[in-house]
Amino acid sequence: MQILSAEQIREWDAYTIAHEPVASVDLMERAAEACAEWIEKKGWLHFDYSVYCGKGNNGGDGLAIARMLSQRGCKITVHILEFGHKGTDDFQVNLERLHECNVPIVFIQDNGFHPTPKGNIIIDALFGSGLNRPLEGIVADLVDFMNNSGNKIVSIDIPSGLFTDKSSKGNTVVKAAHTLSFQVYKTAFVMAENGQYTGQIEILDIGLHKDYLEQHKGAFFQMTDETFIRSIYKKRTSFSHKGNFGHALLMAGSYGKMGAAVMAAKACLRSGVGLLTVHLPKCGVDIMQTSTHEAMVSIDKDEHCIISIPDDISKYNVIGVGPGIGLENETKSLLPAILQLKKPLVIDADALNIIAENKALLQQLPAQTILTPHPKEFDRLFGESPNDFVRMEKAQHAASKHNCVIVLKGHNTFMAAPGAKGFFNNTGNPGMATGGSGDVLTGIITGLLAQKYSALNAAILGVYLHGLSADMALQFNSFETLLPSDIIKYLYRGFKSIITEKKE
Ligand SMILES: NC(=O)C1=CN([C@@H]2O[C@H](COP(=O)(O)OP(=O)(O)OC[C@H]3O[C@@H](n4cnc5c(N)ncnc54)[C@H](O)[C@@H]3O)[C@@H](O)[C@H]2O)[C@@H](O)CC1
Ligand SMILES: Nc1ncnc2c1ncn2[C@@H]1O[C@H](COP(=O)(O)OP(=O)(O)O)[C@@H](O)[C@H]1O
Ligand SMILES: [K+]
Repeated sequence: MQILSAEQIREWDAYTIAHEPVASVDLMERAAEACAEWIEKKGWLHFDYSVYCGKGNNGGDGLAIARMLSQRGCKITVHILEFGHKGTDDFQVNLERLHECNVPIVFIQDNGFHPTPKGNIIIDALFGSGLNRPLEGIVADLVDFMNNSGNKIVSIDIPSGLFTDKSSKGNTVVKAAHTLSFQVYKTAFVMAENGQYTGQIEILDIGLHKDYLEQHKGAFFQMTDETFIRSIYKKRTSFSHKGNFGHALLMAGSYGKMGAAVMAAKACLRSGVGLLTVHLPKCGVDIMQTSTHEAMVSIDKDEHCIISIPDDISKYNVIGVGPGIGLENETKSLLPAILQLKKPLVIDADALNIIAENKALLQQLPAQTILTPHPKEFDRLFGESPNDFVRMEKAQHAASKHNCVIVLKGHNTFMAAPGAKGFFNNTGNPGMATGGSGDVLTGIITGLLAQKYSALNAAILGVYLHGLSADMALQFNSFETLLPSDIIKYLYRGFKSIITEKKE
């Protein structure tokens, strides 16, 4: 699924109006009908509704939804923000239509807001993608009033006060339980800082013209959904042998952090790598050999941390470095040498922190290196960002500048690569917020890279499978009990769901 900006959505609406063709007010009718149907399917027709409308097209949606719910037998009160100016054409048409339904309308002109009866559902149709400045004055007071009412709020298209394409940090924004949005995701929905506002997001199909997306391919962020993932997954043939799937080298672990190496190794093996060697300090050998029988080990000369590169590096086709390596000076000194090997590379955790301390190393990354920072590691590498939008733009910029793939981890992990607009992931859950989940991801991506996925596809597929397997593990876990090892255990379910032919 694509993720569009407010401007792109406006263009797409206009394209549909011109090319379907369909009248703008009929498109609004479709949008409202989709919302009313969603409410009906939810079994919510026995509730009463307070519908809050601005006078733009978002408000127009609200009026049409009010009419449709009233026709379905719901008791409705409509509240319209009234500052004396006329509404948009489609708003005015819907106001006239609503008058015919005898729905009571309250005009809001000051702070004397009517209390919302307990149990009413609030429909928030104050502002949509046309928001052009933060809410203030009476409007901000109204939104505070709605948020504090204790009523469930359903926002239409986007919670009012939330900007589609830039940060709304510190602004007054509706806190919705559900957001009913049209056709595609909006950029605001994938930013962690907005998670508190959108609630559960439902994307409703309003039949916008498919040709628009075709004609502007490459201009949109992409949500890596199942269809997209299936298109990049490489099926194995019956005659495959281990030589087809690469020999990965993982450089991981230090005294007290050997678990990171074990988890990365197991995840790498469970992702289909042909052969795996783990380069470890001496203290980790027994741990690895007894816990992970399929992995070979290469033993560093140091007892506690890795300070050297294994012999005969030519046999490895990829390297994953970072999980649990620590920040000892000798390990730090090793990193430039690893970069100089010019192998396909995945860099995570302390290896990222070492680069952050010596940013000149960024210039030495082999082409198409994959970096997997969480936001703090990212900020150490590329400087602090005031909000998630700026951090994402920095990731795009850094990926182009250093010719690398950046996996900026989070709830909707963002992947940036040169020449691509960017990809957001939509699998995963808060059960993954336990130390070690990142090590598992490094193992998975390293395993896929060894199997000759391109760097970008290894990142996209790895992040998707990582989250999906964690989602599958929830069948027998709560968020609290889910462990990174469970992600590895359920990787087979993740893979199977991609491989299994979909029943239509
Ligand atoms: N044909 C279409 O274009 C469709 C549009 N739809 C709806 O239309 C919405 C966009 O409508 P509009 O472009 O009319 O925009 P909005 O309804 O979001 O509101 C824009 C109006 O609010 C004012 N405004 C913006 N920020 C303000 C602020 N902080 N305080 C006070 N006033 C402010 C603007 O000056 C403008 O008058 C979408 O979100 C969606 O709900 C849907 O009906 C689907 C079809
Ligand atoms: N709420 C969440 N939703 C989806 N994915 C999550 C969530 N919390 C954590 N994750 C994922 O778990 C991983 C955590 O990685 P990281 O922060 O490096 O942890 P660690 O270094 O402790 O292993 C990332 O891939 C991240 O995307
Ligand atoms: K809204």
